[in-house]
This record gives sequence, structure tokens and C-alpha cells, in this order.
Amino acid sequence: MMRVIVAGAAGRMGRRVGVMVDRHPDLVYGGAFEVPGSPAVGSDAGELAGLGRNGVLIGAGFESVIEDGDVIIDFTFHEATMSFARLAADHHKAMVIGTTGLSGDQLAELAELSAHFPCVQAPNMSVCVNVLFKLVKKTAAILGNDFDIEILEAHHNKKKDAPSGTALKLGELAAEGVGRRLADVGVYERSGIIGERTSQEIGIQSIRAADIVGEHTVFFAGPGERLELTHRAQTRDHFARGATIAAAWLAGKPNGLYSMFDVLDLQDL
Ligand SMILES: NC(=O)C1=CN([C@@H]2O[C@H](COP(=O)(O)OP(=O)(O)OC[C@H]3O[C@@H](n4cnc5c(N)ncnc54)[C@H](O)[C@@H]3O)[C@@H](O)[C@H]2O)C=CC1
Ligand SMILES: O=C(O)C1=N[C@H](C(=O)O)C[C@H](O)C1
Repeated sequence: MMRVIVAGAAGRMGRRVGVMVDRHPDLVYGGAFEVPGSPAVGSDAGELAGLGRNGVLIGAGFESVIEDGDVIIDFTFHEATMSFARLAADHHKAMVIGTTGLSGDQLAELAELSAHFPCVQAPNMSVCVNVLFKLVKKTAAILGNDFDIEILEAHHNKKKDAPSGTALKLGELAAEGVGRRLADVGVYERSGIIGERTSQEIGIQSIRAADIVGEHTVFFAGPGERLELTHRAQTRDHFARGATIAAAWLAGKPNGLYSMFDVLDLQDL
């Protein structure tokens, strides 16, 4: 049995992760924490997640519960995530990181830290979205330069980062499929007299509204026809379940940075 510590246990994802840990046969809910000063500190994590009391009291900060688990599941905020990753590396705890908005420098630091702990990091833990990642790269490679590639994502009005981590990953994979780099061709806003669209650019646009859980569409638009690949999440449970699959998969894994492609054995597809 792997004991799980849930970071940000009172958050939208933290609560659903608690439920999915409870349902996973190889995981046990070992510890939970929130940002010090949060009103959730001291509450019962099971009760907060709607599971009924499970005796796991929400601690103030990671250090207060670090010995209560073997693997940390993190859906919090990028700066907090990096501080937890440094501690996890020091204490040789495994970690699953779902938090998005990590900068290039933060991802590079995470890769260095992962020499000291096993870590799965992915902008989307849903199995279906990871299949979409594969489809998008292959579709881009098949359709090639005759098709304009555009990405549209929609999320709830509490989301802090834009574009979504998933949209950025879709953009990177589509760009790879046609032999480009998103860093060179990504276009994130259009306004005013901007001129005609270039054939190489990949647009990524964001909608933020009400309680939309998460939707992503990749458009491949050619003359006279258009292919759209869409994923719509109706609940957060698929993200949370993916994170628990990753946590259980980490048992006994060598130190290193892994993705959901490794967890789901999609790397060679
Ligand atoms: N990879 C994936 O599949 C998914 C990723 N996400 C990402 O997960 C992150 C969180 O999303 P939500 O749950 O919607 O946000 P949220 O705001 O509802 O929850 C975040 C929680 O983290 C806590 N937190 C922040 N700083 C902390 C610290 N220093 N110590 C302890 N707790 C801290 C907050 O108090 C809050 O309860 C976002 O980056 C989002 O993009 C969300 C869904 C799926
Ligand atoms: O903040 C969210 O809610 C989500 N964030 C992730 C992202 O930024 O890609 C994944 C999911 O779409 C929900």
C-alpha cells in the first residue's frame, strides 16, 4: 500500500483526489495539507471531500505532514509546487504533479530535482486527453503544411493560468508533428490590424466562463474542409483518477521525471 499525501486538499482538485485515493485498491489516504492560514487547516480531509470522517486532519504546510505518506499528489499553484518538489527530493518522497503554469525554468529545475525522487508531471492526467495528445501529433504529421492549426480551450472563471497547460501541450505536439517549434510559431492573441495569418503560426485562444470544467479543440483547417479534435471534461474525476493511477505506478520506480505517456504505456505509440 502506498500512503498518499494530498497537497491543496481543500481545493477543487484536492477534494476529488481524496475521493479517488479512497477508491484505489493500492492507495491509502495518509496525509493532507493546505496553505498555512487556510480555514481548512485542522479539518478532517475525508469529511471535506464528502467521504465522511477518515481521521486525516489537514495540516498547515507540507512539512507538518511529510512523514505521513510515500507519495504526494499536487494540484496547487506553480510556486508552491516547486517548493514541495524541493522538499520531496530532500526526503526522497515520490510526487505526482498536476499543477499547470510551470515556467520553462521551473520545469528545468524539476528535471534536475528528479535525480533525487521519482516524479510524474503532466498538464492533464485524463486518459482520454493523453490519447488526444497522441492523435493530435499524428494528425498534424499526416495533414502537414496545407492545414492551418488552431487551438481553443475553455475553462471555469476561477482558473489562474492561460493558456491551459493542456492547450500548450497540444500546441507543442501539433508543432512537432509538422516539424515546427511552438516557441517559434505560437500566437496567443489577435487584435487590431494584424495582417493575414501566416501559414506557419499555431493560434491558441482561451475562454474563461462560469463553471466549465475543461474543454480543448484542435482545428486542422484546410481549403474547403476542417477536422476538429475535441475533448470535453464534464467532471474533475478523470483528472483525479489519472493522478491516483500515476501515484500507484510510482511504487518502486527509479528516480526520474516521468509523464502520463510513461504511466499509460503510450510512449511508443
Ligand atoms: N493536470 C491535470 O490533469 C489538471 C491540472 N489542474 C491544475 O491544478 C491546479 C489546481 O487547480 P484547482 O484545484 O482548480 O485550484 P484550486 O484553487 O481549487 O485549488 C488549489 C489548492 O491549493 C492550495 N494551495 C495553494 N498554495 C498552497 C501552498 N503553498 N500549500 C498548500 N496548499 C496550497 C489552495 O489553498 C487551494 O485549496 C491548477 O494549476 C490547474 O491548472 C487542474 C485540473 C486537472
Ligand atoms: O485549471 C483547470 O481546471 C484545469 N487545468 C488543466 C490545464 O491547465 O490544462 C487541465 C484541465 O483542463 C483542467
